[in-house]
Amino acid sequence: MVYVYTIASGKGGTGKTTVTANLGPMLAKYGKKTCILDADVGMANLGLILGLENLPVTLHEVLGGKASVRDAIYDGPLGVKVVPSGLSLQGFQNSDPDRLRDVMSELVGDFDVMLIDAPAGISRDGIIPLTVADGVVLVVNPEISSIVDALKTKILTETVGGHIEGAILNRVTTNNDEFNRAQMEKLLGVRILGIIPEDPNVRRASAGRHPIVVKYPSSDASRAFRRISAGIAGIESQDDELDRPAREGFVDRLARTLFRGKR
Ligand SMILES: Nc1ncnc2c1ncn2[C@@H]1O[C@H](COP(=O)(O)OP(=O)(O)OP(=O)(O)O)[C@@H](O)[C@H]1O
Repeated sequence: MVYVYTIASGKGGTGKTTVTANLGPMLAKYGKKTCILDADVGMANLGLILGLENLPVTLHEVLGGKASVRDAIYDGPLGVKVVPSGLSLQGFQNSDPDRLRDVMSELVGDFDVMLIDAPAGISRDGIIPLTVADGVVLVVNPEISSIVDALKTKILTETVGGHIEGAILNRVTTNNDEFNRAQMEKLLGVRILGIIPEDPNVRRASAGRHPIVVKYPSSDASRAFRRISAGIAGIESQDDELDRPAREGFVDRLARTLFRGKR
């Protein structure tokens, strides 16, 4: 039985594509039949960072009713299957986001896990991926705007009948020592599935059209991606936790401001 995760955030640029492009290959390596799908049809770059370019058929043609999704599935790293979106504005304009439901029902029998890279924001093409998922994973950066947007996305997901699986904290630096897992769980009201450090190798790997777990497997971010993937795959991780020390401060103050009188 397939389990569909939608990787979402609210705010743009938090690392949804990076998370999708790294968890997907690792889940495949850990024995799960995995497909990753770029539903960010307006600003697609999943294919780009996986080295899949100039493709004859993409999700654009599928959502435009011109092709079957089976013709838009490509081989990615470590055995993951990839359904990229195209880069053209025309293709985006011709895409009907409602067709995503049909795409999903066509693929459910073929995979154990599907990861959908969702667009930022609350447009129609952003909301549908929240409704087709079994679980939505929020990708959050340790900064106020990202946390607030993640909370909005959580509320939106629940409003449309979706389920929040948890959150991944991305781009955590040693300067974020005012933040820790327990405080973030309390603030967001969701389980933290993992913490990924700020790591310059992420960008370096993407520039070379590879996920970091393939290009720099011993980097800190790769260890974090393996831990999270192992958790999802239900296997024991060989990688250490990259958590940060607990300290009272900014997150508690923010929680008080956001939930004044409600907690
Ligand atoms: N852990 C990290 N360390 C360093 N850089 C990172 C990390 N995660 C993501 N980045 C960089 O941040 C930028 C945005 O990441 P990404 O494209 O994955 O975000 P996104 O949420 O998918 O963006 P969009 O909303 O535009 O689709 C990229 O340049 C990526 O290389």
